[in-house]
Amino acid sequence: MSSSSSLLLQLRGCRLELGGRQVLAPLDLALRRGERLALLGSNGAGKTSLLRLMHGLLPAPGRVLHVLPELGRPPRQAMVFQQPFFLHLSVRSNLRLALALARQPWRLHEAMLESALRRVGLLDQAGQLASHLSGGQRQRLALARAWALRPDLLFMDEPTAHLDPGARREVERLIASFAEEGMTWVMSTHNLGQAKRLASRVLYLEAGRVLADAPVQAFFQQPQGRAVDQFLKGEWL
Ligand SMILES: Nc1ncnc2c1ncn2[C@@H]1O[C@H](COP(=O)(O)OP(=O)(O)OP(=O)(O)O)[C@@H](O)[C@H]1O
Repeated sequence: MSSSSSLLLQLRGCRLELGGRQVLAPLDLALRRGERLALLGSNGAGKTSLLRLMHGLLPAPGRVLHVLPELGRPPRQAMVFQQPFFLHLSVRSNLRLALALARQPWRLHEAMLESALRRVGLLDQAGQLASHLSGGQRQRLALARAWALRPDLLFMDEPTAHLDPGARREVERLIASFAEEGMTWVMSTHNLGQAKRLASRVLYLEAGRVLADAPVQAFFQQPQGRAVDQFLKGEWL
């Protein structure tokens, strides 16, 4: 098997119950290196829960992170949340804190945060309060915070929700360029165009069940069953 198809993460019969009710029905999923997986589904379908479970933030017996043969270690992971949290500190201090929490050697912090800010086009804002950034800049800072740790596997929960078209395009460009660098990602989105533009594979959830899991072209061009077809036509009730 080539390194581009190395297995990174597997869910084997993973299910999730929260507050006494089933949020995710038992599911099997294999994620390979280089995949760009979009999670689609209506509100409450379970996309965020699945992302959190895949990232290891929710208990999931059956979740297996594979050692990458070429690296000799499991993939490094990071997650970008829909509404990223920053302290009332400068952009630079927020990043430095993230590096410290991730136990990065302090002598590398300055170089790491500078390259991360440059990577997302925020170097000029390094001294600004994070709370003074625009929505698009905050999302780019969240991506910088993740990218600084050089994750092999990045989880993103609706990273462009609430952004205007210009800011969305900038964030999309970054996400596309991360993939070109070899990063594997999983992203939830309500934006079908975004899934078409960025993803290589689409997984459709409804009420905690996977109803479709297909390469992006097949997902949008071939029938995927009545529920998915209705969702794609905007007729889902
Ligand atoms: N901590 C919790 N306790 C109980 N139920 C929860 C909890 N977190 C999520 N849920 C429920 O799990 C279901 C899936 O929620 P989830 O946020 O994963 O959906 P989603 O597809 O990401 O929705 P959206 O598109 O609105 O973000 C919902 O019915 C939600 O109410």
